[in-house]
Amino acid sequence: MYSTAFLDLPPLRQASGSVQLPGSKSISNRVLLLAALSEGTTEVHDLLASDDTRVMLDALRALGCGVHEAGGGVACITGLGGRRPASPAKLFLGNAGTAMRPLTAALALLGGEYELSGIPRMHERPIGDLVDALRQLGCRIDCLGSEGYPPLRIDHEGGLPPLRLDAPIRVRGDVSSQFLTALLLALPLVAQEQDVVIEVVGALISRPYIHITLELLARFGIAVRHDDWQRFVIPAGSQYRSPGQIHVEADASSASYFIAAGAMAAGLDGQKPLKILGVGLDSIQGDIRFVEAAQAMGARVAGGPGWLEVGRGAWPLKAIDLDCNHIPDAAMTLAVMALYADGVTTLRNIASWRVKETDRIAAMACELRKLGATVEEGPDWLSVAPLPRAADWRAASIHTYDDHRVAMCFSLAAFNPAGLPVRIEDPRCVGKTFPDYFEALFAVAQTPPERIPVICIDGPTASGKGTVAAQVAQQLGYHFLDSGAMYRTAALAAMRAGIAIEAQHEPRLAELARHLPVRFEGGRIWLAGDDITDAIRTEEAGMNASRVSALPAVRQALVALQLGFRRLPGLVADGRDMGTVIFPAAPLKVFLTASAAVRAERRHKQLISKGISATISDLRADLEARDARDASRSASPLKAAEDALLLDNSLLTIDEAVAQVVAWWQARQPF
Ligand SMILES: Nc1ncnc2c1ncn2[C@@H]1O[C@H](COP(=O)(O)OP(=O)(O)O)[C@@H](O)[C@H]1O
Ligand SMILES: Nc1ccn([C@@H]2O[C@H](COP(=O)(O)OP(=O)(O)O)[C@@H](O)[C@H]2O)c(=O)n1
Repeated sequence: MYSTAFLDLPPLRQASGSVQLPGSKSISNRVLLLAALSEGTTEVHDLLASDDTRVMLDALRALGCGVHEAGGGVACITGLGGRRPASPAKLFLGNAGTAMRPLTAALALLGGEYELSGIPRMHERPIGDLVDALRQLGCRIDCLGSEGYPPLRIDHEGGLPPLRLDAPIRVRGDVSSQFLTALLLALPLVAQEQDVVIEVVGALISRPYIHITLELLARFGIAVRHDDWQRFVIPAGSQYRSPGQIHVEADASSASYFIAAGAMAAGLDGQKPLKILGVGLDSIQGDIRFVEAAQAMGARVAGGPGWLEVGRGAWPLKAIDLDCNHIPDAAMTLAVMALYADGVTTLRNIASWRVKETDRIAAMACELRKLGATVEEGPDWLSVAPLPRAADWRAASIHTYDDHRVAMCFSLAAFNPAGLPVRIEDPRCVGKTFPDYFEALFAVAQTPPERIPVICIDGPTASGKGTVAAQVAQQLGYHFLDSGAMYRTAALAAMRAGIAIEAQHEPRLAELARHLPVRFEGGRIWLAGDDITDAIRTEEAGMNASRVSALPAVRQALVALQLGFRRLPGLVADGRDMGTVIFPAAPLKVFLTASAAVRAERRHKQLISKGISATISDLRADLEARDARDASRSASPLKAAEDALLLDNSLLTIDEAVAQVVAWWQARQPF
């Protein structure tokens, strides 16, 4: 997951390969609650690991359920099975509507004393209709802030009050179907002696989500009947029965971004279409019908159980005018696809967007306009005019409103024909449903290497290149290439193979370097099966690296390995010749220096802190010798590229040096 302040997506051109989607949030949290209400242990597979499931798991733990996270997306939940939950309890539910609503209903029907709260946005999301329905039954629930909004307090300290179950429970269905879902999930708790009937007031929106709820209730032994989605009957004698094991389907809404990417950029130039795994045409989720909308816009889609394949069909995409009531979440993706269409696209019946993580109609309109689009909005509709010519597009910094779907659907603007990057602010918000969304996108999206930004930081030894480069990479979410580590590794491999580092052995050393079995993984460096991270950091290894790096054939042998680090979304490369030889067209080159005295002192501190003894005068002599060799060698000598910016950081702190490089980078961005 990217936890950077923003993530710049370079312009993307194609999509291919396959992507495995994470489990559905709606299904994950429903399954967790049902397992928590059942007797016995339920093994939940393919559970989504996200902010919303995290708060649900924490809440279940606090309520006294057994929660064992076995790793690999498996959680074992031992349910209450008729026991009273731990009380009193305070539950923090973040911004997870799928936890707040059903837990409110279940706890109101179980007795005890609870406070349920969330982040500030959760306290702006209405829950009054559910609270009213529960109050009708006789439950005592207070809104602690504004009436009709969380935080809530359930006050059944003295036990559950007598419930009025004879009359049908009436709940509005036209604001959010989550209220009805909450009641359907919880009311079997009290459907013992008699049937419990729920009547929906007003037209039911997001019916597909109710379909998921009913399917999952059936998996847990509760057979709800309904008359045309307006009247639901939970039969007397209902009892939650754990299915033992249950698999969570991948999120069909998450599939929409890849279906869109496929429709826009897959199957081109004879390439195969984009394959999407984890959800297929047999899905129980309503958002799978996004496939039909994408097809209407021109996508070529094939699929089967648990898989889809998508490629570009019509291009430009075809504009549509669609009632989106059946695909409320995935429909946001259509709003961005509309930028690539042949006319104005109108999305209707999307009033529920206004009460989601943010006011999504307003948010989408505002951010689409930043890209250059002409957008109109109404209380429950949005219409988007396309950007047919490259010149119509603008580079934009997309505000994401702590809304995962805004972040994910705007990533699709990176396929723009103008070759403009797109900045996604607060990319971490995708953690709600798809923590590794951007990683998944980068694994299937392609772009010519020259479009992937590289920041080069070259300079003499101990100037702080590695330290600064690694931190710049971290701030921008970019990959990091420590090219010196490659020379150090090549030198170590030579020593281990018994090859002296001398010009006469140049062909053998180059051969060794060309096939170096080196892996960079999670901050560690492996040579074949050996962790050499520390072994290559000694001063001796540095000297040997300097010697082996003077051999032109060795340098040549390591070029391909270094170029391979230029991957989406970008790279920060540190070394001696990053800007002069390896990435000569890099958009930012920095030559980082510090005086020899300062560098010797820094290296001394660094070695002492690692428990390696050294004297400053020896170190200074060594580094000056290394500087001299690096600067005077014929192959790629150490020198600043002509277009490099010079940064002498003798008097700067690390943070100041990093801030300067990031500021230079930002100044060159179009946002
Ligand atoms: N601006 C700075 N001020 C103080 N110390 C620094 C600064 N930059 C780097 N250092 C320290 O100097 C040491 C050498 O830095 P390093 O990144 O290993 O250099 P290089 O990669 O150029 O050889 C590290 O211990 C680092 O923490
Ligand atoms: N791009 C690069 C990186 C390192 N090198 C060589 O590899 C040696 C070790 O690199 P490094 O960056 O790990 O070394 P330090 O700067 O940490 O001493 C340097 O002394 C250089 O001679 C190079 O020639 N070209």
